[in-house]
Amino acid sequence: MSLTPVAVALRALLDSVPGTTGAETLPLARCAGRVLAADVAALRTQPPFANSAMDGYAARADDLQPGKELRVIGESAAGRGFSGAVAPGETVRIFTGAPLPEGTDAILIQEHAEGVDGPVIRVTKAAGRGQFVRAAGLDFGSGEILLAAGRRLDSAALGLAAAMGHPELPVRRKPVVAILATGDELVLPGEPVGPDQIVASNSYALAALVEQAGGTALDLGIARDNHPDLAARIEAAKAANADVLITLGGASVGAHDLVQAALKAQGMDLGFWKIAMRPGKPMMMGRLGPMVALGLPGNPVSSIVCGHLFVTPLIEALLGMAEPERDRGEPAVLAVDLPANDERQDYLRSTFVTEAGERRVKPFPKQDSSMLANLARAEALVIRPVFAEPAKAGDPCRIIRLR
Ligand SMILES: Nc1nc2c(c(=O)[nH]1)N[C@H]1C(S)=C(S)[C@@H](COP(=O)(O)OP(=O)(O)OC[C@H]3O[C@@H](n4cnc5c(N)ncnc54)[C@H](O)[C@@H]3O)O[C@H]1N2
Ligand code: MOO
Repeated sequence: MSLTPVAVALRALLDSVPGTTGAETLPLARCAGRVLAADVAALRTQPPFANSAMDGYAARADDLQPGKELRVIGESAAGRGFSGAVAPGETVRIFTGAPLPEGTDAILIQEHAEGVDGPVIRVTKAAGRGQFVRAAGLDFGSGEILLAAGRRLDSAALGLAAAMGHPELPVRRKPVVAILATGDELVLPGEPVGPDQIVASNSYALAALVEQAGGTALDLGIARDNHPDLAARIEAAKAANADVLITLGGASVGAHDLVQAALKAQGMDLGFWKIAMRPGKPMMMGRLGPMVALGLPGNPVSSIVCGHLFVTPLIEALLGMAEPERDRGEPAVLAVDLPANDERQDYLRSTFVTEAGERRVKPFPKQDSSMLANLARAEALVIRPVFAEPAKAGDPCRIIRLR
């Protein structure tokens, strides 16, 4: 079977998504990191009234000329404005956020007044019309759609939603991603490690990626390399109504690589298997009833790189986020020479260095897909396209930032 190009595989994966998850309404305090399920319009105008951006004096701009003396006739504070009107030659002591009194159109900051807090002040520097005045509606107007469906609710979006007057928001249900490790050799961290055994790490790594992308990880434990155990745990994913089932390991061609057969026995339609990428070649995708099934390779780095390239966009698509299929790469400059590439697109674990006066990206010399320590040290993955020509230090390249 020929290798599927990464972009083709990603497109096929996203095309297999049955739709977004449903919507639920949550109080603002529980919305951080969630994704909006509908456009959100302002319920009010902000600011609702013209107000002062500074502590000082509100007056008519015509009066705010150096040497001019103004009579202080009252005070306007935030939450407690001045009720009267201000005539020529008069001023009102004002504080940041306080409503602009009727008749005034400029603020003199108190640093430009003599006699502060006295009955009369003297202007020391001119202030023009509108100076330090925040007009009503400066930020936004009632009815304006300021947050679009598909927007991840970060701090700015949540602060804005609150300012818009929304106590709660419609958000997408978090996709449930069942994660099933496979392998006779695996033991859990902290358990005694017998001869020929290794500690299972991939489930934790993938669960973290799932949660970061906005899903809920459901750990289905470790299936041993036999059909009954695999079948029972795949049934558990179905019973949990998972949106996605990720299997880890057993994806390749060895005698103990049973995952694909086990999934097919449960009714999976195979989408693709074997991607033109390194690491991650044996990755598999299919549909198992309403579930998207993703079979990731067992090598720890392979599973995590596949997670960045496929699991994160898949979750984003289920959340209705815009452009989950976007190229995750960004431009960078190579710090070292690289040889020509073969038929698999490489994702090289790399760090940033400063060379020739610029920030450059430097792949580690060893890239074996079992080496998790250098993935944790890596700051970026350098993308080497299939059949790329040899590259020189200083050449442009594309990278995916890891942190
Ligand atoms: N003849 C061939 N052999 C292999 C090929 C191939 O094309 N022809 N592909 C290689 C590539 S590339 C990869 S990647 C691996 C992936 O194999 P599997 O997905 O079948 O993974 P396993 O054999 O189950 O495990 C590989 C390796 O990873 C360790 N592992 C597995 N699960 C975990 C886990 N949850 N936590 C930590 N480590 C795990 C496992 O012990 C093995 O050492 O196949 C190549 N072979
Ligand atoms: O794809 Mo494997 O991930 O090259 O080791």
